[in-house]
Amino acid sequence: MAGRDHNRTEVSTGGAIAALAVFGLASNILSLSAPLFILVVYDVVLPAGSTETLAALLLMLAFAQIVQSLVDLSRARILARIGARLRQAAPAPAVFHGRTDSTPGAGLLQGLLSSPAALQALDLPLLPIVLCALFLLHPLMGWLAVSGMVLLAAIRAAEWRLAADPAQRLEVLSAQSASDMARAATAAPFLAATGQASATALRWKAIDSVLSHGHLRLSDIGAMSTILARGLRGFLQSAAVALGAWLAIRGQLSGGAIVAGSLLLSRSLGPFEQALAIWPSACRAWRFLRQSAPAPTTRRPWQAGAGIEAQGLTVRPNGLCILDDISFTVGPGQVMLVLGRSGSGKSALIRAIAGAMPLDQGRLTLGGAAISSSGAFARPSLGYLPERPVFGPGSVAEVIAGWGAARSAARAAGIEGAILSLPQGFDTPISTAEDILSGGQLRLLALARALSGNPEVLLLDDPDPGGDAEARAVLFAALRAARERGACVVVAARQSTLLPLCDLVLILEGGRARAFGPVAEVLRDLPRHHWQSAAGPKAGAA
Ligand SMILES: Nc1ncnc2c1ncn2[C@@H]1O[C@H](COP(=O)(O)OP(=O)(O)OP(=O)(O)O)[C@@H](O)[C@H]1O
Repeated sequence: MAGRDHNRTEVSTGGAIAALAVFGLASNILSLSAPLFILVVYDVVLPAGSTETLAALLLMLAFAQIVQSLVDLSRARILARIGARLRQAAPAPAVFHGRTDSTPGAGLLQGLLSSPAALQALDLPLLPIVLCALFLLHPLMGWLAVSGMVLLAAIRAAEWRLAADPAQRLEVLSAQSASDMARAATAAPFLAATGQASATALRWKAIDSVLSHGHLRLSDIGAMSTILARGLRGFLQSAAVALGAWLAIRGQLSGGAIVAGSLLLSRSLGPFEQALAIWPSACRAWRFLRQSAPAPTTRRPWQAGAGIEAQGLTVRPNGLCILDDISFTVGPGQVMLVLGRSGSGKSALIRAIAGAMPLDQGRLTLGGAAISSSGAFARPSLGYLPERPVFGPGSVAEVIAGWGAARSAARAAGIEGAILSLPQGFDTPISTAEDILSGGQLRLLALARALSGNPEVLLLDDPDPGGDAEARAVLFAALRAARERGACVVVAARQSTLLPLCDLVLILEGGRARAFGPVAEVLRDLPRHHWQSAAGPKAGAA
């Protein structure tokens, strides 16, 4: 079905491009009516002194201009619709490690194709014909147009060179300012209370002042190039008339050809100049079109009997080794507890399995499917409770429902009642829910998201930080249920409270595996003081 829609979009876009080409040809032929009119008035009407011919010619010109306006309007509408269609066909934004792509590119593409400059630049393919006409009038006319184009291109090239660095710095700063504003908006109620409000305002003001200087510099560069180009165009137009007059004095050109030459020159420079103006945006849009690939949406089939297999997992963000050569296997229906002190690498390991942290070395397979080292996201269904709950945009129901229904997951995590008491229940925007729900309730919300759709892999990072008896009972029930339905579960914790529910234990120390195996074996082989110290002072409380 999606494939048929895609084909229909391609066919209709193809038809629209063909219509654009036909209308473009018609518009350019019709645009020759004005120079032709002047040529005939000077060379035929004036010598013959015929007012009837003049009136008939004027009527024909008016008709041609009306038709051309209608044709141009159709071209603008078709072009804008191609832009909208391309934007709709673009994949949803792919978000990887703080970078958001695709929507800005899709918006840029639509904005570009809807601009009057793009419409004028569309005539660029007909430039050789206009140039030929100028060379036919007189070779010097042709060369004047060519040298004008070279000078216009040189002005724009100088602008791009001068603006490249400031524009890049401005882009980085704008993104930083936007992210600061978003962070400040989230933390707004606490900024004054923690004494950060004035520091935040000062920081914003400092960035904004640099932004303002950057914009000023860019606008100076842009204005200089635009005014230079406009001046050059005006001069070239007059130069064409002067050249025509000089040629007419020497008897090499007629009076009408002088004006026709000047008009043809402006027709050749117009599309060229507009094409130069939109060139940087067109390059960015082209890069976007080449890069955008549909995000994987399908759930990978789980190979029966397979679990999680990790061999030599190594993670070195910025060259610093935080996970070193970790290997383990978790079968279906098994729960592995990752135990270690603060900073030993538990969260890093959970993130690496979840695909939220790229592997630098090692092999990881989930349900028989290898996860690529780039942290690629095509994989079996996976429930992940991060150490700090982070939610994407949407309503409570939308952020919970990952692979399955929101309501049953909320019930399994024991948070259904709290959600129903929110102003709009499951339809409450998550930003409102975050202001209302307690820290513990938000963790349960994140647990509900992890449990949604009964995932084949369940990764829980520090699911029991507070030791609240009710929350712990919910967690124990969820773990038992996951185990019974054959899920592979990995739980990271600083304490051994969950040990009685676990089949395997992996003890981490400074990013390395201190011990791994069935719980009973590890506890027997490892001297008690070792796993106690690895798990922190409360280890052994179970
Ligand atoms: N992206 C990163 N870049 C550099 N270092 C990192 C990165 N992520 C984690 N680390 C470092 O790796 C080490 C392990 O971090 P991790 O969050 O996995 O610890 P943890 O065992 O989960 O600790 P805790 O129990 O306190 O949550 C820490 O020293 C941390 O600073």
